[in-house]
Amino acid sequence: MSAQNQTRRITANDIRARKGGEPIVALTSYHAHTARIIDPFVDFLLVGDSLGMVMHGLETTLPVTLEMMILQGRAVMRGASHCLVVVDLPFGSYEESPVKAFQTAARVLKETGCGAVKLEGGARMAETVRFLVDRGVPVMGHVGLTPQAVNTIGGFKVQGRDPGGAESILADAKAIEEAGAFAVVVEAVVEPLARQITEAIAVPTVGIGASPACDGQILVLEDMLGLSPWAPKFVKRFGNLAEQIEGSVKAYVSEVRDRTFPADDNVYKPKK
Ligand SMILES: Nc1nc(=O)c2c([nH]1)NC[C@@H]1CN(c3ccc(C(=O)N[C@@H](CCC(=O)O)C(=O)O)cc3)CN21
Ligand SMILES: CC(C)C(=O)C(=O)O
Ligand SMILES: [Mg+2]
Repeated sequence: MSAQNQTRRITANDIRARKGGEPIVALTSYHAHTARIIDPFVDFLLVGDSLGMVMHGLETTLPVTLEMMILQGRAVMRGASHCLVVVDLPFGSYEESPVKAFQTAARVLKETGCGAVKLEGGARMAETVRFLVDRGVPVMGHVGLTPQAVNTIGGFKVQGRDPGGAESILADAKAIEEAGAFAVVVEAVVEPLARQITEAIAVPTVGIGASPACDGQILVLEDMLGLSPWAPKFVKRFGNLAEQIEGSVKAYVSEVRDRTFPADDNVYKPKK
């Protein structure tokens, strides 16, 4: 990190300045070694609360704790030296008041060393976003499908299909931008709404299932690698890691069973 020849890490302000330019590219990351592999190629890494579903097999993100987020945030920071690292504030750790949100965000910044936090919600969270930004916490917003509200939404459903819904999501994005967010994740909304939001706000929109009209894109790493057993409809699988893992495991099992592994190269020999 301190080596002179290393370029400085991307900041929240750098991301903000990318509005309307070359698309911002982001992936989720929960893990040091995969963070190290993807860090040189993307602009930011999100330690998403989706880790509850991806790493722990939970059905929603609601049970995810602040301790889980901090532990994986620290792991990702050890692997990443180039990207901005953004950590999701988990359900129940910030909604009740701006003060509570600041206490949570301060722990995340202190204990992980990450450069920004993300929280879900629009107009109702604007006061909190302002409170955090005024106190030195860069905040990424998240509107549209907000998975922490799965129980009030009634499922992981596309948002903004009806005009009333679209209008309120647009108002949410504007409120978060005006409150000082440096970027806004727009999740699972119809293309015209994603375009409208992107044109209406002065900070970048980062889409997930929200069309190419956004200023950038993010996906869950394990989904795009083809490791997740299921993925939302908007995911494109750029790899098939599940098949590769299965192939490697079958080869290992077969070599252990026929005693071709461990071979000479894999065995300690006594000193001559
Ligand atoms: N692995 C993973 N990938 C994600 O993208 C992701 C998570 N987990 N967990 C948190 C949220 C939840 N997300 C989701 C989850 C499911 C759908 C989904 O299955 N949607 C249906 C449409 C359902 C409907 O409209 O009724 C789809 O077919 O895409 C969408 C987003 C996105 N996030
Ligand atoms: C899908 C992204 C935007 C997220 O919030 C997460 O991974 O938790
Ligand atoms: Mg999340």
